[in-house]
Amino acid sequence: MPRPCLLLVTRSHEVYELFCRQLHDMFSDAIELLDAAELGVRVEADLALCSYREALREHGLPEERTIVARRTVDLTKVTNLVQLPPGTRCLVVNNSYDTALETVASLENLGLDLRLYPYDPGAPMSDGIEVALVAATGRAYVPPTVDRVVDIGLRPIDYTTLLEIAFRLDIPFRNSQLYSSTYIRQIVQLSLHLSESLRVERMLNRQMDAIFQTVHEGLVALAEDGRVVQANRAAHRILGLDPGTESLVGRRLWDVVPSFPELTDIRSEENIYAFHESFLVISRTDVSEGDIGSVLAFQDVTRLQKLEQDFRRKVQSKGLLPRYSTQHIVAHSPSMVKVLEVVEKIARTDRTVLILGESGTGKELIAHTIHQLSARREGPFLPVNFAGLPATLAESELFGYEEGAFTGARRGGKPGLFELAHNGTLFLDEIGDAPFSIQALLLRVLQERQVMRIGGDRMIPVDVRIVAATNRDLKQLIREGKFREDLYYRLFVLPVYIPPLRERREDIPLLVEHFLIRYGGRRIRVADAVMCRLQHYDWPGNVRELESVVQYMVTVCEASEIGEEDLPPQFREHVADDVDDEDDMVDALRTSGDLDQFTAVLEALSRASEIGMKSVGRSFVASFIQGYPVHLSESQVRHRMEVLRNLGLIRTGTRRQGSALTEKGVKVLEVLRRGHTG
Ligand SMILES: Nc1ncnc2c1ncn2[C@@H]1O[C@H](COP(=O)(O)OP(=O)(O)OP(=O)(O)O)[C@@H](O)[C@H]1O
Repeated sequence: MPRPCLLLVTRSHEVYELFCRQLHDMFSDAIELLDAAELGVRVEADLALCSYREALREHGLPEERTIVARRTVDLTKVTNLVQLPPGTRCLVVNNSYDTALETVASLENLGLDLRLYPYDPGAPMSDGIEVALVAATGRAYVPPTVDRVVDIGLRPIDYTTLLEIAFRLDIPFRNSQLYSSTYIRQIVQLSLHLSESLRVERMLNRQMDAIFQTVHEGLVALAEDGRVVQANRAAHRILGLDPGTESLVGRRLWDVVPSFPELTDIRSEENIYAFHESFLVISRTDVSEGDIGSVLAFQDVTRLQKLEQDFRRKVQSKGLLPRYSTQHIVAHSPSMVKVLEVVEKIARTDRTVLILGESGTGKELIAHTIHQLSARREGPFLPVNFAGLPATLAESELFGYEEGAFTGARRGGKPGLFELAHNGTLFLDEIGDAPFSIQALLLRVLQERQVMRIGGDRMIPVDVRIVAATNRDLKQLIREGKFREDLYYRLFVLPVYIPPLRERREDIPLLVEHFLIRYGGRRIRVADAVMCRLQHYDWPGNVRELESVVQYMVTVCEASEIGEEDLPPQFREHVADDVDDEDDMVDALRTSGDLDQFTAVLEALSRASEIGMKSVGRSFVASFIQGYPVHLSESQVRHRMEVLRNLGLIRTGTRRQGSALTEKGVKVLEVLRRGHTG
């Protein structure tokens, strides 16, 4: 019995081969298959099967004996498609636009969440398309602007077409079972694959959720309309909401928390915003992922501050930062014991303190002790030293600035010391040297307890205790118009006066001991003769000078006991025990020149050592003298200094580092001062 003939009209050999395979699987050899590409369309056949609709018209095929194959998608390739993110814009590429349209229809039948655009080489291209879906054979038609190509395979004949062929050619449907089981196997595999991806996705989701929920930062994902898509537990906690009963999800953030800063005010870099009684550091990231328009991340400033403080404490306990506490203060003399008693009382209040005392007497140490003994001890202690600090720098240090406030302003701006010292203590050292313009700003903060960053437009409330210190005579500075009287009265609330070391010599042996342990360990001791010299020295640089003297001696001493040879240079010149010696010196000076001029030079050197300068050059002396009623040129200064050097009242370093007063010089200066006052 002759077999029925089926003419296959396809556009490519690959499709022809696919059809042959499918028809063979279904009908075995019950049908004779003829290739139109080889034999032409006029060949004798019982039925024609076209892979595309236009074939009817192109080849003038008789409709009653032609079937246009309905085609489906290659299930083995569907897994490639489910991996595309939902909503992906895909170009469905074919060399025929109609076929591309049909492919779109059959892909849409699968119910995938993709946005599909039919395309043939002549068609215009829509923007923003990242993926092309195409059979491996059609790659050449993909426009070059699309980077990613996904193989969707060739489209096989669908089951209903196969049934129609069987019906039209009147042949038994022998392998239908086999065929459908292959089909079912493909489906099962696909669903297995899908459920595996689903399992992985669920696990990833759970992991992401765990991370999202455990971070300490509040995270809120917002839709374009301000509705909350996701919010973690931290966000609820920070905003004071119960995530169980007051969940933000699905509601407009500002409906639930009206006081939350407006979205338009929140920038991408972190910024501080007032929120209820506290402050939040908030940043915003714009995304367009699904229905999320932006993500807000925020933290409570107090938490950040606590972290910072814990860190500081840790660093301090490792000895990386100087750490003061009461036990480090040596106070044996009645005057220092009294100071500490006052300090303890003062620390319990929260009021402004002004510490007065010469340079190096321990003002910063006392300021820190006040902080440590106060209720603010858990908060920061931040020092700022006004000596030599230019006004502009002082202003940006104290008040901070907003991004772009001036050229060179750091990105994201910078908080000032007042903000950083929130809940703690700000130590204003050498307040007498604060530039006049800064004094006005300080006064305002003290009155209003708020600061505004440079270039900023809002006031930031700060809770800071001020401890100020100076070695200058503020009253005198007020008379000279260099210090604001109103600021003086704001600061002069609780004054603490620290006497100079020469007025509390009882503390010297204990301080020496204290610094010996700090710099030399316990093993080294000081010869009695040395201790005697130290106790009789005048300490123009106070405790700081004593500290460096001990450091010096510990460094140069090679024995187990520090001897006189280990004393630093200021002790070297042998001072005659004779008390009249100083008067002789004054006489010697009187015969060598003008006593006022010598006094001015000695004063300059004394002042230099008071402010911690170990030695100074002629130009310093010359400029210092300008404030005196004497006039000396630099060469005259050199002359006077030579005389003083020859008399052993000043000494000059070996490599011309400058000059400093000797012990003898200090004494002679005292005599000269007495002579002048009385
Ligand atoms: N009573 C003391 N006991 C122990 N150490 C002290 C004492 N007084 C001062 N010191 C130490 O002496 C050094 C100088 O002290 P500090 O810096 O507090 O002085 P200051 O008066 O603030 O100086 P300046 O006016 O120059 O800023 C520090 O190392 C400090 O620890």
